Amino acid sequence: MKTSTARLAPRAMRFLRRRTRVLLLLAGWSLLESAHTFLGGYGVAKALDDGFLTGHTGVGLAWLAVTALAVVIGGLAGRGVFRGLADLVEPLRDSLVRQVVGRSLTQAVAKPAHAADSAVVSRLTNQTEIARDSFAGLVLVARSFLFTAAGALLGLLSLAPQLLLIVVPPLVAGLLLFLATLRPMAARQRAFLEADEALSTRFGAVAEGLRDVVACGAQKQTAARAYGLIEDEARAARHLAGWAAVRCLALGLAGQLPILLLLVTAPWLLRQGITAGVVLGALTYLTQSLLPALHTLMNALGSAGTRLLVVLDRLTTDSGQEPATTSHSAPTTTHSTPTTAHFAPTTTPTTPAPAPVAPTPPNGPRIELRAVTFAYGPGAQPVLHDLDLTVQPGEHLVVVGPSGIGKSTLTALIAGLLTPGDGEIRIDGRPVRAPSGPDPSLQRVLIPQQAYVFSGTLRENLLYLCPDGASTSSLESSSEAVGLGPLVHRLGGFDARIAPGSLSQGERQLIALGRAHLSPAPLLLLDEATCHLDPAAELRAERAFADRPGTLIIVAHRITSARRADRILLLDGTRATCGTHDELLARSPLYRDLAGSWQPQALGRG
Ligand SMILES: Nc1ncnc2c1ncn2[C@@H]1O[C@H](COP(=O)(O)OP(=O)(O)OP(=O)(O)O)[C@@H](O)[C@H]1O
Repeated sequence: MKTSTARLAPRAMRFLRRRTRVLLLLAGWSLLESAHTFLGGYGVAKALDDGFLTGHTGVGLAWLAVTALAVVIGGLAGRGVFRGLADLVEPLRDSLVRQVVGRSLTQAVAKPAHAADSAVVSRLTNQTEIARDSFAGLVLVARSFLFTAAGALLGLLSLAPQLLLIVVPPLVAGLLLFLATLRPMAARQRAFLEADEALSTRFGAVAEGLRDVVACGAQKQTAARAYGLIEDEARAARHLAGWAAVRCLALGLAGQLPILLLLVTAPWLLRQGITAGVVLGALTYLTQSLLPALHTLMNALGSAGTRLLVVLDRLTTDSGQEPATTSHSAPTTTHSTPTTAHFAPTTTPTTPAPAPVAPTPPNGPRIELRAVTFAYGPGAQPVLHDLDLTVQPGEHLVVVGPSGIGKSTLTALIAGLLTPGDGEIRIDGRPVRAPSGPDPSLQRVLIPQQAYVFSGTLRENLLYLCPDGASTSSLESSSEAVGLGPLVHRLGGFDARIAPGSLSQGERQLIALGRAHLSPAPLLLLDEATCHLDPAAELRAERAFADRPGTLIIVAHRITSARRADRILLLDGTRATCGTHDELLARSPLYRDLAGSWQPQALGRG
């Protein structure tokens, strides 16, 4: 906070110095506006002393009319204030927009791989608007406080100088206390924003990877880490609340103690020859002008001021370099239990493991489905009905069927994302969702059609499912095998940071395929995971998976996938048929239909 304040202060001074004329105009209007503050207490005192208390009701009413007129003039002056404010605030917004656009263009030219920084949109819209609004609010409030305080103190002085003795000491003490809270409060506010950002980053990553989290049985670890971040945010909020309480104390000291003192010392003041009208006038200054102005100032400086500082810090920090406030979200966390590391995109080990841990699963598990029935709701038609299926260890099974027949449902059941209504699914003899079974993340990986890639380095993305990490040579060979090499090169190597929004669907699928290929899980489920690749790229990726030891279940996107499989499972409503490509062609009219409609896309036999 210290650094950003120190960095921003000279820029702010330069900005204001270049606008002296606007500032003077603003001060002029404010002075006129503050006349009503002065007349507010003075008019009331005069109305009482020279009018109502001496029986001159007309004089009293005339003074009140003067006070009311001052309010109207103050209102008109307010129009001038707002015009001056626009001349001050709009150039700030323009200058921020220019800076953000200039920097992101420079960055786009210098580092094409990082060109699509989606945060730029937020900086150009939301954040510049927050900066503009907060700045406008601060100028309004600070100006209003200064001129109100000046008007009220001048009024008190002209009513009776002794009044200043009662009002000024607590006012100054309260303001000093308030100023002393600003820096720690800003630091707490920043800590709170950071904790909040860390939590939303985490939730974003979890939401994107929810399917894998459940498939890997990592709910507990994921929840535990989220609870940790929630606790951090709650702690930051408690600290912030502590400082807010100190700020209340400052407000009480500066704004409310003078009122109390005035009331307590009223008998003494009256004995000094001060009239009741003057006491009432002083009370009017304190309750109608000073206290509200203080209240607004403290609230605005405490919230809008900190917000402005934080947003300006982000807007004026190079977008290529993470602002200090978000550095915590970099993937630097380490874990004592390696088995949990791969569940979180932000925590995958970034340094290569000393020894290559190439995916060398055994032959793969045996999958058995016995009389499996599944429906999406109690009254819904079952998607799968009484399905029996055995997939042998190391077998390469392709699932085909018309759209909406239940292929994804089947993979989700095998992955343990869904539970059958009837029947059971066993992997190597164990129920899929056995609570005390081996770590599911080490057993199976499901790659869905919508591949997810998170903000981080390519290495972190690829190692997401490798609890023990992997060497660079393993990364290279898996990337080469699935056809990811050119993309790795284009992005600038495994340690290049990637912005998911800048990748095409096919590129994301390639990264997800590389991640699955590197994983040590002996069972892979690819649910149309190559649908955004062209036939040649799909062929290459499928060959890589066919060469990888383990059991492989692929929901086919093209007929070529089916032709390459050991065996094909054809889902047809509530029936299911298994066989080789030629057997199904001979036996199943539906398969012939499917093969016919797929044929134009096929490249021929893999
Ligand atoms: N979450 C869900 N809630 C209710 N019904 C669902 C849900 N998910 C899928 N379905 C329905 O279940 C049936 C099977 O869907 P599924 O996605 O498994 O089919 P699919 O063969 O994979 O389809 P596609 O080839 O189009 O991806 C469809 O009728 C689908 O509308």
